[in-house]
Amino acid sequence: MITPSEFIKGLPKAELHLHIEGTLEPELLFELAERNKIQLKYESVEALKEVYNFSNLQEFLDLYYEGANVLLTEADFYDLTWAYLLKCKEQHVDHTEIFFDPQTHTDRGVLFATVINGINRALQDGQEQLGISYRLIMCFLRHLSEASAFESLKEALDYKDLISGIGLDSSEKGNPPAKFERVFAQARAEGFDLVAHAGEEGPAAYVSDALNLLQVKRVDHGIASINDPALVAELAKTKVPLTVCPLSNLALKAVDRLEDHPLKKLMDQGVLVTINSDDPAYFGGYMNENYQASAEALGLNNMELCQLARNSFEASWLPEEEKSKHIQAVEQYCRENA
Ligand SMILES: Nc1ncnc2[nH]cnc12
Ligand SMILES: [Zn+2]
Repeated sequence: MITPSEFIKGLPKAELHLHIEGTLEPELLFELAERNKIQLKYESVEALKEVYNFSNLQEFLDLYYEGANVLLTEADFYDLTWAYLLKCKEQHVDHTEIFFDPQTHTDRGVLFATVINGINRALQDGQEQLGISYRLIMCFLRHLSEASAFESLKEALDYKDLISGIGLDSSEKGNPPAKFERVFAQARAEGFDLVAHAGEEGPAAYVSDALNLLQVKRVDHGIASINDPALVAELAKTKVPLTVCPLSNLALKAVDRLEDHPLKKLMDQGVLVTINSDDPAYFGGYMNENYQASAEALGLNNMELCQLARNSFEASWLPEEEKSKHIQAVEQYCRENA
């Protein structure tokens, strides 16, 4: 019999909700600060780690944007992405769909091209050398204006071959989906697939608005849906996936205890939920730690973990044929080990 953690480690998985800037480990943050001659407020890696203690989303975001200041060159974005891909390899994440936030960087004078070329080169190397397939999703920062999002979209048009989708992240409360209805409509007209963070700290109504006004194909987080039975029924019927991030929700106090997390309730009501890591360098765990903590807190058995892994490929943007190959691999692994 293999242990639960060995079972999770070997389980083939896809990650669908991951901010590449949120994979910046304190050690790499210090290394890049030194390389770029940036003076940090913190004396040591340990001193920085001590402030990774958040009461809500905004407290985290303030540190996350501060951390991103060390990212300046194409090599920095490459190294950041490559370090994440090595983690994917170690954790049997065979496919990843990652977010990047260009406005965080272009607002500091870093070129859009620098950001995307560094990330993309690492993703290509990861596909060739590690066998990890990928999609890239560009997010608008919702605390910024609609005009700024339109500018970002304009820059993205030169890189349409590299960007699969458009998303929406950052401070949710007070920045409802409606603020971005027009820019999402343009992104849709340009042929991008659409996702949005909704119902992380905001209400279930933001999830409905993301579906109806933005016409997203997946909802990131979406946990507030549990408060609206009609919405849960609709999600179950339409199979619009929720990319759930349990350790993130715990770290940002969206739930008081992991035992209270609605993941299993949503799953039991037929919603296509997936487990993801969001900003693993800040929240204490990558994919396997998220699976493990959820299994322990919610009493998920191996068959339920297999369902979550199947869901992750089902909800991905891989072509149908690729999807079914991965799903078959999950099923074979589960037949042999569950
Ligand atoms: N959990 C999160 N919610 C909203 N925006 C984010 N940007 C990075 N992580 C985020
Ligand atoms: Zn997120």
